Amino acid sequence: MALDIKICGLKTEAALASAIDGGASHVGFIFFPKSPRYVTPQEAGVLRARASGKAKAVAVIVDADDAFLDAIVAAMEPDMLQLHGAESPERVAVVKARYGLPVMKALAVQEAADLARVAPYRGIADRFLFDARPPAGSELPGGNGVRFDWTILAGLDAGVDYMLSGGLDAANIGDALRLANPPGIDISSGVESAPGVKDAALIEAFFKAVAAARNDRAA
Ligand SMILES: O=C(O)c1ccccc1NCC(=O)[C@H](O)[C@H](O)COP(=O)(O)O
Repeated sequence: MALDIKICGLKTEAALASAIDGGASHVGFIFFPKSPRYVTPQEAGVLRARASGKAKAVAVIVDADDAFLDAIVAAMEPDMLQLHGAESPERVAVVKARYGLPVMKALAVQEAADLARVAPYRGIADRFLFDARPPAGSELPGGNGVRFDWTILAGLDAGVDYMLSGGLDAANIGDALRLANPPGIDISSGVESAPGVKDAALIEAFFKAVAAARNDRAA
């Protein structure tokens, strides 16, 4: 089975090159001003041009209004929108129709009951991103480097397309793939040397760990 791999929170050409060289299927750009990974629509536009034809460019947005979304879509021309706030199913539908782009809805998971939040978005969101619930006091809805109990995803309907996210790194990705067998994975903090600072060696180590885990499973 193919595995999508998204490296999120890219800010520099060097980090983007590491992600693409490693085999990322998706690269993510953060439009949340409080994030150490924040980029302007114009900066993201320059980076996404380098990714064209190599990886899908994902704009990560938190409860943005139409004016900000218009600016992001115009300057960056993303392949996909990741809505990482409290966007309702109705808002997801409006955003999807307004831009004609696929939408990935991020949902926080802490306990099995959280999976009930998937149903209202089915048939509207093209994909889900299951992330850990932010720690108390965090200003960031994502990118916190915190994991959740991946076995919860065993309760998910088999038809739900998603990326597994939250606290992944080279050391734990093997367990994550074995326990959840997700169609896609997403990582940010686990390939950083400091918040917002991507590290080429950590990116390379992550891809190697993914490949090793997949080879073990195929053997
Ligand atoms: O990464 C951020 O700073 C961020 C800020 C606001 C909304 C979403 C954000 N990240 C979204 C992602 O897709 C991250 O890759 C995901 O939350 C996993 O992050 P991590 O646990 O650090 O690997």
